[in-house]
Amino acid sequence: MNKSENITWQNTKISKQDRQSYFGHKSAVLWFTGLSGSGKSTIAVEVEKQLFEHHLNTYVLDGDNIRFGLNSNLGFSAKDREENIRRIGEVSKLFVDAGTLTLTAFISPYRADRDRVRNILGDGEFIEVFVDTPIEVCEKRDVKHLYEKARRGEIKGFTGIDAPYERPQNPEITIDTSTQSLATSAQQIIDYLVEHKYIN
Ligand SMILES: Nc1ncnc2c1ncn2[C@@H]1O[C@H](COP(=O)(O)OS(=O)(=O)O)[C@@H](OP(=O)(O)O)[C@H]1O
Ligand SMILES: Nc1ncnc2c1ncn2[C@@H]1O[C@H](COP(=O)(O)OP(=O)(O)O)[C@@H](O)[C@H]1O
Repeated sequence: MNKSENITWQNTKISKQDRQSYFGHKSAVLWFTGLSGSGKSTIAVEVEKQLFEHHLNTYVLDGDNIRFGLNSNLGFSAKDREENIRRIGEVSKLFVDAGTLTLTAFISPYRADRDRVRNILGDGEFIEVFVDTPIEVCEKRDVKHLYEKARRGEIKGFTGIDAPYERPQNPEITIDTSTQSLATSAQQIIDYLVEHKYIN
């Protein structure tokens, strides 16, 4: 529900195209989605590092980190996850407007929530990266011991255990970290960006 009234859009003198020309590359969101422990953050952070080393304007928005601040008032109900993704979608849009190659690492388990973000961005500005690592592998890694807690019933509504994960139907990029190395995954994303002329 939109509660804002009596507001007028303020135009600025610098356009997104001006900023992209200044930085020398296009801006877009690489939207990583997948189970906890699938490798979203690890790959996003690696790609950001490589882009930064090539002097590109880039930034990672990470689920855990954002929940410490901007979204600290949200939990993990379907409604709160929807609001989490809505806000990050809007933040991503601002980053894209600012000319940044933005990487987001959120489970974002609901297809409708992800598609809503796709729809508020322009053509080619939303690149869905499905980190399709089997749950057995994610659970075996259990970096944060959250699967263990979920199995013991200490966390309710844990994605993949007792909360749903809706697989993307047409992701731009699919990665399975149980069969490919971090270096290969990062290269796959860089190759995509070059091939589709986001970067040179
Ligand atoms: N119930 C439940 N389900 C899933 N994940 C949980 C839950 N409770 C806490 N965590 C931790 O929160 C991280 C996921 O936050 P996200 O903002 O990415 O989730 S969502 O997109 O809103 O679904 C997730 O981080 P990642 O492991 O990096 O995905 C977990 O560390
Ligand atoms: N090929 C791989 N690619 C990415 N991560 C891997 C790979 N193999 C093992 N891992 C490990 O899996 C874990 C993934 O955790 P993380 O990136 O935090 O996942 P997510 O952000 O999806 O929750 C990390 O501890 C990482 O070191």
